[in-house]
Amino acid sequence: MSEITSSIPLQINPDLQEERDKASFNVTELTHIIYGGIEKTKKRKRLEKLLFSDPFFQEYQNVRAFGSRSEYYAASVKKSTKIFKLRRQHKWTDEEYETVLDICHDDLALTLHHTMFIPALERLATEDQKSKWLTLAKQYKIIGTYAQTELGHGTYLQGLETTATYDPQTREFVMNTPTLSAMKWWPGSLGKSSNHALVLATLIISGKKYGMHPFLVQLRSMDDHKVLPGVRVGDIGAKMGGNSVDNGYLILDNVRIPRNNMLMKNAQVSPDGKFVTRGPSKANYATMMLIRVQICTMAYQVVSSGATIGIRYSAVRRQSKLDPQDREPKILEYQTQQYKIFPGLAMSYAFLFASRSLTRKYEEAFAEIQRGDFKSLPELHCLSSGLKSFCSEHSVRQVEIIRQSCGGHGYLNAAGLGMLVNAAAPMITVEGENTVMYLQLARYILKRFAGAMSGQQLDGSTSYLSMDPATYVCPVMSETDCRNLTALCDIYRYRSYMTVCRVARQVQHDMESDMPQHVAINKNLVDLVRAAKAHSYYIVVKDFVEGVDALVASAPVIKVLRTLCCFYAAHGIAEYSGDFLESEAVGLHQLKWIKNLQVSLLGEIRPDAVALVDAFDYHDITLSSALGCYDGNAYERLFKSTENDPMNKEEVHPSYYQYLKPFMEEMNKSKL
Ligand SMILES: CCCCCCCCCC/C=C\CCCCCCCC(=O)SCCNC(=O)CCNC(=O)[C@H](O)C(C)(C)COP(=O)(O)OP(=O)(O)OC[C@H]1O[C@@H](n2cnc3c(N)ncnc32)[C@H](O)[C@@H]1OP(=O)(O)O
Ligand SMILES: Cc1cc2nc3c(=O)[nH]c(=O)nc-3n(C[C@H](O)[C@H](O)[C@H](O)COP(=O)(O)OP(=O)(O)OC[C@H]3O[C@@H](n4cnc5c(N)ncnc54)[C@H](O)[C@@H]3O)c2cc1C
Repeated sequence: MSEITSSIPLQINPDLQEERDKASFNVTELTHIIYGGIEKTKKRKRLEKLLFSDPFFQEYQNVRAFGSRSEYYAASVKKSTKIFKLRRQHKWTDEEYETVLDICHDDLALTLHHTMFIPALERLATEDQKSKWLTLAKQYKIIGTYAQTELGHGTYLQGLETTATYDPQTREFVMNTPTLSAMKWWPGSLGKSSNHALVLATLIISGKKYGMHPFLVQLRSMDDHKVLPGVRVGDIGAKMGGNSVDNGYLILDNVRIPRNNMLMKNAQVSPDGKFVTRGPSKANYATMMLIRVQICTMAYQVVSSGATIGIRYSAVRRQSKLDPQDREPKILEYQTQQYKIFPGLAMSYAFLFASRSLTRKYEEAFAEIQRGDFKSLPELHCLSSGLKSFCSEHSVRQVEIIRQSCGGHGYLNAAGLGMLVNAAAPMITVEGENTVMYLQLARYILKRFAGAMSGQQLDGSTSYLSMDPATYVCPVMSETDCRNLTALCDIYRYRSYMTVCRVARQVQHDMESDMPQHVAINKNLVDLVRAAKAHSYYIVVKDFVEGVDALVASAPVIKVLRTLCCFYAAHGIAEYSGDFLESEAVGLHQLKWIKNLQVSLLGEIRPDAVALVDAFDYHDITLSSALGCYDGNAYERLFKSTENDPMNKEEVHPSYYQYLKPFMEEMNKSKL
């Protein structure tokens, strides 16, 4: 009788325990740093316990893995409503609620209600409008979404075709979708969940267009959720990932809404049809900026959960031989495996510090904006556009590398990595497609560079553009200098300066050769994106270095973070060595030293790798991975996961009777 069972051992896999025993630092201390202090860690743990003591959350994993699209959506609606009810029951603060959403991560069907609808009302509505709709939205008496993108246009907001025409007779706006390409297409939670939508439409008064403005439109009856007259709405179909969310389409046919349903914080239409604006023309773009900032934090969560799965699995998976006399090693021993996974580990900490710094800047600027001071808006728009693109691009790419590093098992849904990659992939597209957002940053950098050239003193993230490049000497003079974080940061800064300088001069040269500006820009788009990427890389390295320098922590924690920071910076230089050489930020000698350092740091990180991912402290249900579970019993959990597979429900699958049996009978009867 076989002894193979699918029960999960109670003890931690000894291979993983061995890793934990040899950590050089206190994991709990680092966890507190990551979550912002001991109280916050405790609170998060309490919330996790409360949520996950409900068996629904375990069952939900099965529906997610094996349910149909419709079942998954339904379970996710249930999950959303459960969380909403718990919020009310326990009177969670906004911060506690955000923590719960982090714990439950990406796949709430009603996600847009809290990620965009409520923040948009907060940013775009007047106080009066807030007291009505924000209150209703926060109490879930209305469920809404943010409907901006259309079938024909997502990026180019000036191209949006949905119209809101003011009718002064009735004091209403008439909402219309004039063409096929004008239909709203993509908004999350629109297809089936929302009864209201914040529709971004071109305002028209007396035949004149006044740009894009937000209008609150009721879509479904509050009694029976039936679609209201003049509204056509539905789901846009299955996607690569995120299938619990009903991204939808919306067609409006002469739908009339009261004048007061235009959110009028930034611009007003008076009853007699007069248009007045307040603040800069891009004030209505405020919600997008918030989400761009949040995407940087999501990118941290994505890459850190990927690294957790990859490293824990690599510490329990044994394969092949290193020492012919010894047993098969953990795959984590292979330098190539470390080379695949440790960049994701270092990136996690880099993005933690970068997203923290960006969030702080956003909060400061938002407070200023609330007071009517918009001076930090351009800098923040460009910083958030660049970092949103950089963090999403790098995290998604890195998690896919980690998935590959887990061999065959990484390809199973039960590994959690494929789902993570597919769920995270849209970060590259949403809230501004990455290339387009990099170009927003590039445009800003070019202007600032031109300012510096004409003697302006720059401040903020681009202040280094006023440096004198003639004074640059590569600060790495010896192999030991390579470990100097400030020196590494200077190298990034100079690479960025030179990349910006080169493209700025090229654009200027092209324009001076009588090329129209738009032709000159398009001819240099690739280099403009390169410049934006170089600048973003510099900012991330700088935030990491400054973040570690400012930490108040024990010596072992600081030491391990400095090692990671050094590896992150050295790895980037080695990976993009062509750019660093071309810009003469490093010479061949320095590059060789930095590459040596990059590889030797793999060995230094190795003993702490498991502890460094343990510090992220992800709950097993949040990670949703048989390979990355805290106890390291990956094989048992993989086998256990097959129990829930509907394919294994019957010993003989119905398709046998329907197709295979008759086919076999036919084959057996055949004379050929
Ligand atoms: C264990 C844990 C596991 C965790 C797993 C987590 C998994 C997470 C997965 C998450 C996946 C997905 C996330 C889900 C959330 C989805 C929400 C998505 C919602 C949306 O996508 S909403 C739609 C967003 N749409 C956009 O972003 C459109 C992008 N386009 C634009 O923003 C603009 O069109 C533009 C490209 C910026 C151009 O604007 P415009 O045409 O108006 O340009 P102009 O040339 O007239 O003006 C440019 C001028 O304006 C300045 N400017 C532009 N934008 C702003 C701004 N926001 N603020 C301030 N200033 C702005 C610009 O700088 C120019 O200034 P200048 O003239 O140069 O001085
Ligand atoms: C999962 C998901 C959820 C979403 N949720 C919402 C939502 O809730 N609400 C909402 O309103 N929208 C939502 N969207 C839409 C999303 O915001 C848009 O898809 C996004 O802004 C990109 O726009 P696009 O699709 O028009 O891309 P396009 O602009 O068509 O991009 C296609 C290509 O064209 C290039 N390109 C376009 N313009 C330029 C340019 N000026 N310069 C150089 N290259 C250019 C891009 O780089 C890209 O390579 C969602 C999308 C997804 C995938």
